[in-house]
Amino acid sequence: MSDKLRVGVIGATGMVGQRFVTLLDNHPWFEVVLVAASAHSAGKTYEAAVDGRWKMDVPVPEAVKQLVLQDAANVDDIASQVDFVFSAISLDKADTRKLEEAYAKAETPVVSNNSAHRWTADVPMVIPEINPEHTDVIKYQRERLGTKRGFIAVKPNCSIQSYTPALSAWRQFEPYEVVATTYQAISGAGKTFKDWPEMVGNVIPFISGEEEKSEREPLKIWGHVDDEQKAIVPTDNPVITTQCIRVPVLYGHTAAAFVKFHKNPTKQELIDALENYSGEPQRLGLPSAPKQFIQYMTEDDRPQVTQDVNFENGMGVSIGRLREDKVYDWKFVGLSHNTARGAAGGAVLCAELLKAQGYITAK
Ligand SMILES: NC(=O)C1=CN([C@@H]2O[C@H](COP(=O)(O)OP(=O)(O)OC[C@H]3O[C@@H](n4cnc5c(N)ncnc54)[C@H](OP(=O)(O)O)[C@@H]3O)[C@@H](O)[C@H]2O)C=CC1
Ligand SMILES: N[C@@H](CC(=O)OP(=O)(O)O)C(=O)O
Repeated sequence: MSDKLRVGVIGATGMVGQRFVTLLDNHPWFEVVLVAASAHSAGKTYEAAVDGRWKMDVPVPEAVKQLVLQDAANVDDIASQVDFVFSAISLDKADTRKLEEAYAKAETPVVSNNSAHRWTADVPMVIPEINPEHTDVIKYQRERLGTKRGFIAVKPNCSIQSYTPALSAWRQFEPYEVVATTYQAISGAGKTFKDWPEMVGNVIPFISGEEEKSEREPLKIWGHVDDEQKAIVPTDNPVITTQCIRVPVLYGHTAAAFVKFHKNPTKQELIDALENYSGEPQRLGLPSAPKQFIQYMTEDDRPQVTQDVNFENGMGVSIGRLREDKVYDWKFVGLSHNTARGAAGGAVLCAELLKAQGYITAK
């Protein structure tokens, strides 16, 4: 029998769910033993349910083809078959919060892509290289939920991952004001060009709720666990303002950002800070960790989506065009893979961290 942890993927048929089952194929620590989605898909084999809507560029993994989809609402039944679940469901926020909490209360840890619990004060929102210590708050969440092993952890929004890693590497220089415009791929909306032909040759200057998330979520990531409040308290700086724009790209969110710093870093200091930035995933050698979290590209026309989005299997972030600015101190361009680092890959890395820290174990 395999000694891997038994994993359920909830929302397995969607864009992010498909990325999960693909990334978890032959994972050294985790094995997908169960897939679940809406009642509408329940009872079909995974292969049949994704027929005609498989969006990955590799085939459906053999190991999941014949798994029969469960109805995600059957929480106790599913919880009895797995050690933890990844959540990639698309439901309204209140229902998502309820469902994810039901799994946690059924003593089944949930690592979620969904934004529903990102602002629950005792739920850690983790980019493993940046704030691995936020998982300390899980003890308070378990106290509130009355669980021994169940809890919820989330990964943040995909677009922030094109500029937040650089700003994290530069925290020592005290950035205090940031302007970022993001150019976001259509897969962020769960779509391909086949599903969304209106996006061919088009730009849409609105993504519902995205600017609020892009401005707020980094502040929770840079916050701290407060033992009196039993919660994560966000920081209030730097102030971030954003515009989020949908562009005709399949995978890869790009950001053009401007930053003011209290300290006056040189260009070389900023580049060194990017290239030397690494964290727990690299120290622990987690299976999905990129060796180089952030690469700095010196060519004037990089990073480019078609050439750079898959840097470190889509788990690394590419930064370029760092230069002084007339109004702000420095400006730069960042690129990250929105469904790898920005969604399923980020959640898998988070689960690896949680296992290494002892929060996710075999039942
Ligand atoms: N796409 C991306 O890049 C990113 C997405 N996210 C978030 O991840 C989540 C999934 O996104 P995405 O994969 O794009 O969405 P999709 O619309 O492609 O997939 C949604 C999934 O949710 C399932 N689902 C729908 N209704 C229910 C229900 N009532 N009960 C159980 N399961 C249900 C669907 O199952 P069925 O097939 O049966 O309908 C499907 O598996 C969303 O919360 C999204 O905001 C986060 C970061 C990035
Ligand atoms: N809204 C993002 C994807 C997404 O689902 O974000 P979130 O995880 O914050 O809901 C996009 O369309 O590119």
